[in-house]
Amino acid sequence: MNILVEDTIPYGAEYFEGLGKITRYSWQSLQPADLAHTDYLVVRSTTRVDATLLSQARNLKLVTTATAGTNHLDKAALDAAGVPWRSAGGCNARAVAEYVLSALLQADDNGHLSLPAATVGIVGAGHVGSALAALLNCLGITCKLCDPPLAEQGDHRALVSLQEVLACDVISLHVPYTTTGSHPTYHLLDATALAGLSAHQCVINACRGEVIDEKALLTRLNERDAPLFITDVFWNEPDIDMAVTEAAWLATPHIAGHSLEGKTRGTQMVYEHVCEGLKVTPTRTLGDFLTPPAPLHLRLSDSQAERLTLSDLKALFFSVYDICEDDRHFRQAMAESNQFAALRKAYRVRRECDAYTVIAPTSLSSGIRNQLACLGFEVQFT
Ligand SMILES: NC(=O)c1ccc[n+]([C@@H]2O[C@H](COP(=O)([O-])OP(=O)(O)OC[C@H]3O[C@@H](n4cnc5c(N)ncnc54)[C@H](O)[C@@H]3O)[C@@H](O)[C@H]2O)c1
Ligand SMILES: O=C(O)[C@H](O)[C@H](O)COP(=O)(O)O
Repeated sequence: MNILVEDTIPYGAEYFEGLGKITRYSWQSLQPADLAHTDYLVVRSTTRVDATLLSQARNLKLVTTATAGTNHLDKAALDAAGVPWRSAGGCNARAVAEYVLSALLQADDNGHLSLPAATVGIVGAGHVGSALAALLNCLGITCKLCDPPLAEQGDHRALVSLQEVLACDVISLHVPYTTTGSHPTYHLLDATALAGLSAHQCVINACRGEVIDEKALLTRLNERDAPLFITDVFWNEPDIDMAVTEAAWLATPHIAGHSLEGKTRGTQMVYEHVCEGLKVTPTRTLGDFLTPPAPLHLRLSDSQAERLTLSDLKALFFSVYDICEDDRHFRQAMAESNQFAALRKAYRVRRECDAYTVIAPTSLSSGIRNQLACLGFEVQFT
């Protein structure tokens, strides 16, 4: 079996070893001829799989992507070639949720909003939207979820309209990029929607750049009463318009989902897809590759309080993930070299809350203990 695995896939060689002849390819180099004898193709979102790439594939049994998004897969071309495809939905949901929480905590810290009083509107209540709502619920932050496709399928949650979400203090976008179907997301936030927002609101885009009309966004962000804008994604990546970064309060190079756990879960899922195709029982797990990071020592202003104070929460959470570090590095690196794709490939190691053990004083209240557990931390006492 010939298995072609993109070199951006962490532990790709280790996971697939023994399943066949494994070839790692650079996302920039894949050519139609490379697929002539390939049985399984394993990609991430930087490899576009279209009719041209598939034109010489004779034996291809599956294309699987270690990402949640699938807009880099031309489904019509895959269907026409009779090649099934799969994706790793949910692998990085927690990473994106932590990215958004870090953004919100920073917005509060910098006086842009009062997080405890804010209502967060979440567009797209799938893996990421649900993980974000769960994280915010741990902190008692009010959320509203909008997801017309799920509403039509009878989702049991109280889903609201896009109009209702657009009236929230924060609007966080977590939809796939689609241009067809009953609820296409291309330019979901268009000039009209953007015009309706005020300077007291904050828009976060950690899904796909194409979901916002970027031209209209740039005009709106340069107006006096513009909403605060935080973005991880851009139209036309990797050739992005740096004017968007300049107009955004925080900007990062499409790394919201790039925690070590998020990316490795993606590898785990594509490995399982290939095993299923080969009718082989998967034997490898995340624990074979990931070791726990050094524990965090919890310093609290009041360990007996029933809930973490906002400043204690910020200190703890920023030691796990501080979006401002990524924003600073992105702006500096783009000014020096303008290498968006290379910057993403070389992204630092970032861990999720549930990788960490928190060392806490024995006097810790049960309320804070529960809150830490809800955030995903393992708690140990000194
Ligand atoms: N920045 C990153 O690193 C990063 C990481 C993960 C995912 N993403 C992006 O976020 C998207 C969502 O990820 P996910 O794992 O939650 O996917 P998902 O498929 O689990 O959830 C997406 C949800 O959006 C809903 N939706 C579709 N069209 C909609 C519309 N017009 N209005 C409101 N809701 C709509 C769907 O019904 C679904 O429930 C991905 O497709 C990907 O493009 C980005
Ligand atoms: O769709 C996803 O899962 C994310 O956007 C993911 O972070 C994309 O990562 P990439 O494959 O571009 O490294």
